[in-house]
Amino acid sequence: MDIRPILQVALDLLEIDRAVEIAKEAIAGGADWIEAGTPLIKSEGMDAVRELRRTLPGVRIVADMKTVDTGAMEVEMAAKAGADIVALLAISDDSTIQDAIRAARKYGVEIMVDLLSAPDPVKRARELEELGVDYICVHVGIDQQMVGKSTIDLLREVVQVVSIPVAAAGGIDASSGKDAIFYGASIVIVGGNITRSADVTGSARRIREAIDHVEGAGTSRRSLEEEMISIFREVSTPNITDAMHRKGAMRDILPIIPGTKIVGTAITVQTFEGDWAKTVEAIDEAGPGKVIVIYNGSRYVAPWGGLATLSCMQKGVEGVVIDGAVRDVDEIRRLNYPVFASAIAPTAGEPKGMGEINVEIVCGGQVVRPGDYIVGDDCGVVVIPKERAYEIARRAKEVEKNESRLFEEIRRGRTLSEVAKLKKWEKL
Ligand SMILES: O=C(CO)[C@H](O)[C@H](O)COP(=O)(O)O
Repeated sequence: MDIRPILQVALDLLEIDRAVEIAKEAIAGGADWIEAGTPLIKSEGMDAVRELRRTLPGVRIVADMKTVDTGAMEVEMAAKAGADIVALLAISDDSTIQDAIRAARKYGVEIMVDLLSAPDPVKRARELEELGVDYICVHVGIDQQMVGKSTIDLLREVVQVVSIPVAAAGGIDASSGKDAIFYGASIVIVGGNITRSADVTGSARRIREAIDHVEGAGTSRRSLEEEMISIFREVSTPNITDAMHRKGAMRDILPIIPGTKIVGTAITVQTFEGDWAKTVEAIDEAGPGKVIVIYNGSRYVAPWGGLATLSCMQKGVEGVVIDGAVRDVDEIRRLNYPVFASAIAPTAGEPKGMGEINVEIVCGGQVVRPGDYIVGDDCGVVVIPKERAYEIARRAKEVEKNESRLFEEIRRGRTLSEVAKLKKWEKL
C-alpha cells in the first residue's frame, strides 16, 4: 500500500500570530505537520511551540531547535511545550544525540536530525540511524541554495544508506517536492514557497498534489543558468537591489518605452561624446541574451538612434543601455524595442572609431564588466556581478515572495507598519 507522503510546513517567520494564521491556511491546503521554524523559535521561544500546540489540536508539531548541545535539556523543553518531534543538527556530538534520544523516549517524542552542513552527510546519516534517531532530514540550507547546491542530489545518496524515514528540505517547491518523493523521501519540508506565498492554501495544495502524484518526476531539471534567467524575468529591479543590500542600480537611466524589460549579459562599449562607430560595431558581436551597455559621456550628443536599433532587432539582441543620449525615439517606439538611456537629444555624433568594446566601463555610476548580468525595467537598470548572479537571483526571488505575502496581509486589512512589525524591529 502506498504510504501518503508527509508535507511538513516550516514556519520560518518571526511573529507567532502570523505563524498560526499561515499554519491554518497551510493545513487547509493539505499540510500534515507544522514546524516551529528556527527563526520563530529564536524570536518567540517555546511560546511559539505552546501556541501552535494550543491552536492546532491533533496536528503534529515539529520544533526545529537545530540543537547542537545539551540535547536532553532542549528536547525536554520542546516536549513540555507540546512538540511531537524535535530537530537537532547532525554536526552535534554523538553524546548530545544519545542524550536527546533518552529524553525523547522519556517524554514520548521523536527525534529528527538535520544533515545541514555536515562534512560527510552520507556517512553521518548511517551513524545517526545506528544511534537510534527516528528521522533523517536531508537539508541544503537557504544560503547554500543561493549558491546552487541541490537537496535532491544529496537525498539520492542518503536514501541508499538508511532505512528510517528521510525528509527533504531546502527551497522545496512542487517540482522538487515531487522529485524528492520520487527519489525516496517520505517527508518534504517546505518553508518559503508556502509561507511567503500570497496564496498559502493554494501553494500548499499545489505541492500536496505534486507529492501525491509523482509520475513523470525525475524529469531533467533546468540548468542553473536557465533557472537564473527565468527568475530575473520574474523579479523586479527593486527586488534585485534589495537582494544586493541596496547596491547595483544605475543612476538616471530609464526605459524609452514604459513596460519594457531586459535580462541579459553585458557587451560593454566605451565611447566618447556621441562617437557611434564602436557602439554600432558592438552589434556585430551581440545576439540573443546580450545587452549592449554604452558609456557615452554626453547627454547632448547621441551615439545611438533608429538605424542602430533596427540592426539590433535583426540580430535578436536583448536590449541597449546608454549612459548618455539617444535619438530617433519616435522610431524606437514604433519598433517597440527596449532602449534605456539617461537622456534624449536630436544630435548625433560621428563614427570616428574612438573607444573600445568589451572592456570594463562605468555606466550610470556602476562598474560594468563584459558578462555581468543586466536587468532593466520601469524602475531602471541593475548590474549583477556575473560571479554572484545565481545567488542574487535566488535572493531576489525570496524578496519577491516576501513582498507578495505582505501585499496579501495589507489586502486583508493590516497596515504596512503592522505587517512589517516596525515598532518591534526598529533598530535600537
Ligand atoms: O530549516 C530551515 C532554515 O534553516 C527551513 O525551515 C528549511 O530550509 C525550509 O525552508 P525553505 O523551504 O524556505 O528552504
